[in-house]
Amino acid sequence: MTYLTRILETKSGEVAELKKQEPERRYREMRGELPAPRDFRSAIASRDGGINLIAEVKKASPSRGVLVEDFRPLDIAARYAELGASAFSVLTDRHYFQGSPDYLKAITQQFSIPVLRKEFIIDESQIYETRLMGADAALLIVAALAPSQLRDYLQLFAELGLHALVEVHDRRELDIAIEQGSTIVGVNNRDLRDFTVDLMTSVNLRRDYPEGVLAVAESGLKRRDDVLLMQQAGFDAALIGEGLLTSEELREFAWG
Ligand SMILES: O=C(O)c1ccccc1NCC(=O)[C@H](O)[C@H](O)COP(=O)(O)O
Repeated sequence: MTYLTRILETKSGEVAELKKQEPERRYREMRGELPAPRDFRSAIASRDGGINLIAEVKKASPSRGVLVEDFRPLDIAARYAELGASAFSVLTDRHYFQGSPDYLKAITQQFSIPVLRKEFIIDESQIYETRLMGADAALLIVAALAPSQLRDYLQLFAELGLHALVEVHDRRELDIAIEQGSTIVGVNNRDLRDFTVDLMTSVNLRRDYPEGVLAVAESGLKRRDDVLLMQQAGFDAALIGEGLLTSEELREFAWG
């Protein structure tokens, strides 16, 4: 069983609980009162060949364990805003990443920078929940969804005014993402079977992106040269968690 399969099994149980709270009905009752989502796509699109930062607020991960003992998400987000982050990514999964929807809500309320919900979405109810939470965008993982499900979810995202970062690991998944209508595609450099990281996964797949699809390099970027490699390969944005906590070089990078 891959780690992703394990995570998705846990999510099935969480979704059963979530459905009891009827997020779709709550969304329909509250939609007039919800603030308009901020434009995640425009925020991360490269201008003049620069590369934008999607800064991930991450307490722990399956591959690295606890990254920050004294975790203060608003302080971390403030530091990332100072660095010039174009968007935040906030983990809301409690079980594997020690994240929380409360962290996301607090960050959306405090900052004007668009926020991506980093979650393992396998059901429509989570998309309504994402909108109710105040996120501007969320992750969809091709390996976690049937192609028709991906298409339906992208349509629901658009109806709710949300953007989707669609994550792929190889050429087959990139083709599915494009065929189903994705307009922002991220390549995860981390192999979710054994957690090894290979930055060439992003570099090699970038050549196969069609015109007009935004490209995000995800995971394992730890050094200035890693980011420059992604910039030279033509990525619009780099999504970075651990590296921002550990690398001075990345904190001094001229983003955007
Ligand atoms: O980070 C992990 O260990 C992990 C394990 C299993 C599934 C997903 C995982 N990470 C989710 C992410 O997308 C990363 O947090 C994100 O790309 C940032 O990665 P990094 O810069 O290496 O912290």
